Amino acid sequence: MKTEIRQKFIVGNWKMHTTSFEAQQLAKGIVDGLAAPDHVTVVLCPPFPYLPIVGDMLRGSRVALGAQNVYPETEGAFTGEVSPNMLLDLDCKYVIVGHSERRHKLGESEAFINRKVKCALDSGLDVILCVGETLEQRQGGRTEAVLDHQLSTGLDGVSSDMLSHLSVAYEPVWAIGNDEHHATPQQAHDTHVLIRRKLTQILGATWSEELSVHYGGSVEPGNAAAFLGQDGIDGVLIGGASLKADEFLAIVNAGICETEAEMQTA
Ligand SMILES: O=C(CO)COP(=O)(O)O
Repeated sequence: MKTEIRQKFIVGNWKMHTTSFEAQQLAKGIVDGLAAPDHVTVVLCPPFPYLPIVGDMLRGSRVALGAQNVYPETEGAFTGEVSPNMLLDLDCKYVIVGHSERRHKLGESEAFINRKVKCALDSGLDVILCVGETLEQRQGGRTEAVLDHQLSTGLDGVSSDMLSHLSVAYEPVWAIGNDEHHATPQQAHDTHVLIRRKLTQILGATWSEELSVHYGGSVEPGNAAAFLGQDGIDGVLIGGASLKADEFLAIVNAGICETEAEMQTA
């Protein structure tokens, strides 16, 4: 049973997609089409080069800007990297940290992800920490151990006064952009229960209840309500379906409906 109604959180992770023109058009389509955004937090995370263009489109709207990555230093000789201060300078409010594509395709370690979490929070960004197991880990019965490890190392040393700027996203690697393997809403729910239990161990019951935990992995208009309707799922991270304004807006609408339904039963 939830102690309070949390706004649903809908995040578009555009990954390495769009041209500058497409980014602008997509952001415009989303801002123009957003119906009643009060009940949801909507965040767009375009590629780094398009943050200023998309930021311009979002100015004055209720859609927030987010980045897909950050380097854990405020400045210095780190060729090719982007600091938290640079993201704040471009009006980013959120940053995704520990996405599975960075863990598995770019070899980011747990320690490096933990540095990013702490540096981004200390700098004033809101962090979305992604965790999730591979298919091999799930089939080997290691889901809980993997998530435990990712959460305890990812959150190591994060002070409690920063926790209101943190959320966690469960993104099973095997369900991301995958036509073959989809997590069912029940599977997502069951794993969110494990995550919430681990968060309680790490942070204590009060903070664990406060923290939003999202789901990501092949969320689309047809299944968004089923994921968002699960107790314990506070939002969704969307890859492929966030690249089409109408599909993304349909998912935002599912978030609005689910939040309203929760308000009525609260
Ligand atoms: O990785 C994701 C969001 O961060 C999910 O991607 P898809 O929605 O394309 O599966």
